[in-house]
Amino acid sequence: MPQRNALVEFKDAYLGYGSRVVVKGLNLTVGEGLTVLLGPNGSGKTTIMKAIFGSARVIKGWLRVNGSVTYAPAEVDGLINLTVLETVKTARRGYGWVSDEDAMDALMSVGIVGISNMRLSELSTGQKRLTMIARAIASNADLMLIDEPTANLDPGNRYRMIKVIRELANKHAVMVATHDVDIALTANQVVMIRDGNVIGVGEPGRVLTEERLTQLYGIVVKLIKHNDEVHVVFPVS
Ligand SMILES: Nc1ncnc2c1ncn2[C@@H]1O[C@H](COP(=O)(O)OP(=O)(O)OP(=O)(O)O)[C@@H](O)[C@H]1O
Repeated sequence: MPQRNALVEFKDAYLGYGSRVVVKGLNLTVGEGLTVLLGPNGSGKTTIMKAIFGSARVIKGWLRVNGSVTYAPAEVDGLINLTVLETVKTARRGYGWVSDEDAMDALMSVGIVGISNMRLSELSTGQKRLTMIARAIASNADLMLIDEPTANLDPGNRYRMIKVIRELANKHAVMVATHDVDIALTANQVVMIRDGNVIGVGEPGRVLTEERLTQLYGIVVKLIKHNDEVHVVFPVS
């Protein structure tokens, strides 16, 4: 039975490329708030997002997408000669394009107004990532798919990015693929995926256990509580 307000529903979906199955038997409903895909390299996180915006195949089962979708990729390639402002303005906003004002607001929300006239080719990896997230914000889409938002960010920008994502998720549906367990701890829904199979889905307090994280990454993972906040540690010895 389809859920009300569901933006995305996968039902027993097998996802992949050509005839190659990458994600197997996925059952997932994405609504408002923050959904985090957590899993090792190559586990199928990006493939789930690509299926939603139509660049990976639903080989079996079904997928329903209800609303506008934007995608902030982990890597930028084709846009490299544009300035930051021009890049943000390549986003669609509803049936139109993004205005200068919307673009500047989006740049402000991720703290990069100061580099709006620089070309992407002149930016650091972290600055490029912030630009692509500003582009997603400017689109004001119903569902924002964001791939690895905190990779390559310094601790200050990483902290600000987690706050930006949390704030976005108060107004939109946001799906994030990440290796950053701290983002998963702030999610409304976490999907733990290993080798294309979901091994846990639900609220972080319920699914993010030391046992499951250890199973997910194949190393010992500990959760510690400090001032009522849970933190993840990967003990070296
Ligand atoms: N265009 C493609 N054609 C064929 N196989 C692909 C394609 N893109 C990705 N794959 C394969 O799908 C599998 C899952 O890749 P995916 O990018 O979804 O993983 P991920 O969980 O996002 O990984 P990471 O954390 O490293 O970004 C990998 O084995 C990869 O080789």
